[in-house]
Amino acid sequence: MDTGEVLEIFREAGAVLEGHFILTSGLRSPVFLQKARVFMHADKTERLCRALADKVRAEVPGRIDYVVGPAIGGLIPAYETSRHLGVPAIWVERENGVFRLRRFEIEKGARVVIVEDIVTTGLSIRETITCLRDIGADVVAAACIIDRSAGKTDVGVPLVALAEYEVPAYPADNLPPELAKLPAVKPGSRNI
Ligand SMILES: O=P(O)(O)OC[C@H]1O[C@H](OP(=O)(O)OP(=O)(O)O)[C@H](O)[C@@H]1O
Ligand SMILES: O=C(O)c1cc(=O)[nH]c(=O)[nH]1
Ligand SMILES: [Mg+2]
Repeated sequence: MDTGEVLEIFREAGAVLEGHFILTSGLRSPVFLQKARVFMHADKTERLCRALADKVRAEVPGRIDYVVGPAIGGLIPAYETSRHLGVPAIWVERENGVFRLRRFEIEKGARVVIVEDIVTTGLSIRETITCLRDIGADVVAAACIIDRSAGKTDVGVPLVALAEYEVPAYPADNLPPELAKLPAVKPGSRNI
C-alpha cells in the first residue's frame, strides 16, 4: 500500500481536517489527521494494519514478543497490527501525564515493537520508549500509519511508516497570518 492509497482511505473517512490545530507537541498546524474517523471503520483499519504488519515483518529482523500501543491513538492500530503479526498487543497510558504500562507485566528483554497512529515530532514514541526501557524491554522498532515528518524525525529506533505525508507545523509564536486568525482547537488527549 503506498502513501496515495493510505491518504485516500483517510479522505474517504473524512479524516483529513483543515483549520487551526494544536498538536500534542504544542506545534500548530492547518491540517489534522483525525485517525479516529478511520479507526471507527473495521474494514479500513484492517486494510491499513495488514499492510503495516507486512511492512514490519519485511523490515524488522528477529522475533517480536509484543506490540505496544501508546493510548489513546495507538490502541486500535496496535491491536489490529498485532492480529496480523500473530503476537499480543498491550498498551501504555498516561498516569499523571507520564506513559506507564499499568495493566500488564512483561519479561525483561522482551522484544517489542511500538505501533502508533500518527508521528509528527516523534515525542510520543520517545516517551513510550523511555517507559518500556525503564522496565527492561528491548524496543526493536516503532511503526506508524502516517509519518507527518516524512522521514525527518529520529525516534532513536528504526521507524516503519506505512505512509509519509509532510504537513506544515509551526511554533505557536511564529504562525502564518492566515492560521493566526482562526480559532485553535486541540483534538488529542494529552493533558486532558
Ligand atoms: O509525534 P508526536 O509529536 O508525539 O505527535 C503524534 C502523537 O499525537 C497524537 O497523540 P495525542 O497525544 O494527541 O493523543 P491521542 O493519542 O489521544 O490522539 C498521536 O496519537 C500521536 O501519539
Ligand atoms: O501531532 C499531533 O498531535 C497529531 C497530528 C495529526 O495529524 N493527528 C493526530 O492525531 N495528532
Ligand atoms: Mg497519541
